[in-house]
Amino acid sequence: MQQTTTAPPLHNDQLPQVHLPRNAGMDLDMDLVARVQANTSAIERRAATLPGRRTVKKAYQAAWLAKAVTCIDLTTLSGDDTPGRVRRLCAKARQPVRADILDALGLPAITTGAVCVYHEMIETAVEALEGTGIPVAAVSTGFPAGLSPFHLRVAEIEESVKAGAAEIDIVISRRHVLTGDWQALYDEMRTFRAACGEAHVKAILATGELGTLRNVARASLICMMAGADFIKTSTGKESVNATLPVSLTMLRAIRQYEALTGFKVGYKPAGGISKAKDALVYLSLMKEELGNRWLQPDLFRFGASSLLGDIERQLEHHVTGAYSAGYRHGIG
Ligand SMILES: O=C[C@H](O)COP(=O)(O)O
Repeated sequence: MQQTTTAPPLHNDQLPQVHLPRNAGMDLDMDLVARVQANTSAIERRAATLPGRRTVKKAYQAAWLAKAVTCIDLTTLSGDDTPGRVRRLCAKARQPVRADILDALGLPAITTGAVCVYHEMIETAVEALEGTGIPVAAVSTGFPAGLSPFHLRVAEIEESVKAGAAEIDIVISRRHVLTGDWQALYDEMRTFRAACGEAHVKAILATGELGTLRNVARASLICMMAGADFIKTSTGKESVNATLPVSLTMLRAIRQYEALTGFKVGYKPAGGISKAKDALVYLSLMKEELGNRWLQPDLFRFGASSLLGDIERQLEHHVTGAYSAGYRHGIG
């Protein structure tokens, strides 16, 4: 893989743009599904060496970290979410990094890619983000298990779109994958896609519950065929969430789908991504596997509730040369 010694500059025109043509989807091609392979050992070997092959050089890390911030779906998905917490989260989304730190680093003002909440918090988030262009994403379809009655899962999508969500993160029925019922998975995703209307749809595969990388590859392909605009690893609630082997598998499915159809489908690793250095590894992976186009927030997002805090601390460190007292003591 080609080594890069310069990081792309962060321009204002690289800030969130979510109004791409939607993935139109295609008919379910069972021959294609049958041909899906996942060479587990090769994928795992490559994933194991990725952190060591980061293309990011120290001098450019701040720009890459700011880039990562623009790709975060800043998330709160807790049973004790309140309008107050969501408003505070939206304030962070509007100004995720202190202006003086960005100034010192010569970086432009940035926002996060989106804010991601449960249905009940959509209206609060839409109001708090008014005029910013930051979209509200809602998790849906009986998130996280996706086991509520099908008509209610479809109705939930419609309600969330009506409430103002511009992006809908649906969860697939894992049992369709585990029983090899690819037609059922395709039909489910097709119905969810239709219910989203103009809203973008991210298909959460819950890869930690799919058993094998081949299942991950097949489920990725089928969700894209059925019109998913993004494929997303996890809800953040499974016992295993985003991993590098799963990411490689999904990214190669995205590459294959683009080669087949010309449609660029986005990728969202989610769950347990909380360190700045992990964000850099993911950005490197996107650049290496899919190219610079997939470093933009309309094609790449981190689903993360605590990643921003660590990136802020790292950026502060780049400017001041020191971590805050809270960070040094593990409480920042
Ligand atoms: O989709 C986003 C995930 O639920 C966030 O997971 P996290 O809280 O582990 O960052």
